[in-house]
Amino acid sequence: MQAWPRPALPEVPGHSVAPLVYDSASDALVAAEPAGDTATLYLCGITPYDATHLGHAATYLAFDTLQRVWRDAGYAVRYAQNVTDVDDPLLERASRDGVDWRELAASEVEGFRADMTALGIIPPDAYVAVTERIEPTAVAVAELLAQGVAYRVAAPEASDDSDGHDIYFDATAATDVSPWHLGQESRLDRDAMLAIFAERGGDPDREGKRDPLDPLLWRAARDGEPSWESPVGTGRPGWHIECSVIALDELGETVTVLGGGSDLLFPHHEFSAAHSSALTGEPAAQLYAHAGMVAYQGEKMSKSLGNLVKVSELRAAGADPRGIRLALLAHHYRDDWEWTDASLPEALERLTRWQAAATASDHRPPAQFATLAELREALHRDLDTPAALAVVDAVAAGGLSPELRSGIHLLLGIEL
Ligand SMILES: Nc1ncnc2c1ncn2[C@@H]1O[C@H](COS(=O)(=O)NC(=O)[C@@H](N)CS)[C@@H](O)[C@H]1O
Ligand SMILES: [Zn+2]
Repeated sequence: MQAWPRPALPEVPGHSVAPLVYDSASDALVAAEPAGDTATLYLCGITPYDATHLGHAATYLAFDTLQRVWRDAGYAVRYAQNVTDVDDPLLERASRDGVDWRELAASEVEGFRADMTALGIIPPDAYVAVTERIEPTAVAVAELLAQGVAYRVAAPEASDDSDGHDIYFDATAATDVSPWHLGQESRLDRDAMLAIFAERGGDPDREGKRDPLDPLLWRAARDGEPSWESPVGTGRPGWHIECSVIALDELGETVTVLGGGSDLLFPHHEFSAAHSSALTGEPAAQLYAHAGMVAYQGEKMSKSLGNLVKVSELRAAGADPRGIRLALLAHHYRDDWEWTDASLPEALERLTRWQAAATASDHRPPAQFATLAELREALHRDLDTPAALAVVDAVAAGGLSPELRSGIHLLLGIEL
């Protein structure tokens, strides 16, 4: 699938080192440092049934900052992102609005590309739709069945052209055959898992499952739902296995960072990691990184709630995308925070100050290498962009040298 245009990444004097990033699995800051000279990043992409909102943008921006630091540290980066272009919420929204689910997905992905381009977000090297990888996903499910870490559950309502069974992952059996165990990535206990499993696409009460927490790997065809012929019967993939397969296909075993918003910690990343580990015998990632949730009007911004502030709306209202970016960078990527009507004006005011400092012709400040080092140090410490913005604020009154401006451009994605 087509990604979007790559923003310019300027040369900057000096360099960063691999950043320390909070790892959900070890509950500690870990150096996001690849074994070789290429850092690999798998980021979960959108389920395209509504427009890109600031929550999505904040999460993709968090990992954009990570990539910018990696590049400034001299690493090559290979980045893969999926599009969940077939899934229950998408099918439900399409039928609610009486549109074809493929067209709905295509148009929302188009909007997402435009928003990511406007915000200067570096595109993935591999941008992969689930519907492009049905076959390899079904082959992975067949492998898990053969390994004895997956099992069939009768699905009476499945359509006649299916084999009448859904396929589930056996989390208990998987613990015995791979470096993964339940809770390894999310560090949640069973009660906490059961409490959120259902609200995030799980089906703890499904008849015939060995464990209520076992996740779906393959859904046998239902009348009226899209389905595909496959080695495991006619149907479609479960949610978590699609990200395991795309990450393995595009990035290989044990990616440097597996990332997404904190609402993916469990069940999605827990079980994506489980499936990858069961398939390879290796950990899915060196580090599992999660961005906090952006709220609006008191609730997490979410397509299902409809309390969205859309990037496209702010852009259509004439907001400078650099201002939107600064408004998001003003919050630490791991914090949960609330978008308010003051968020954008405050950021635009900061942009005006920085722009004035950058173009003030009456003085040409010295190269500000010390400030550039402070900027790098702030991002080294778990991508602390609020501290990074404060470093620039502190010197702006005296003007911003071309060297410092190149650092702001590469590391913060703000061209002045
Ligand atoms: N309010 C929010 N604040 C921050 N990040 C969010 C918010 N809502 C969603 N996200 C993040 O945005 C990304 C896309 O979310 S999504 O469109 O619901 N799609 C999915 O979660 C799946 N397609 C992942 S495979 C995910 O990383 C999700 O955690
Ligand atoms: Zn995912």
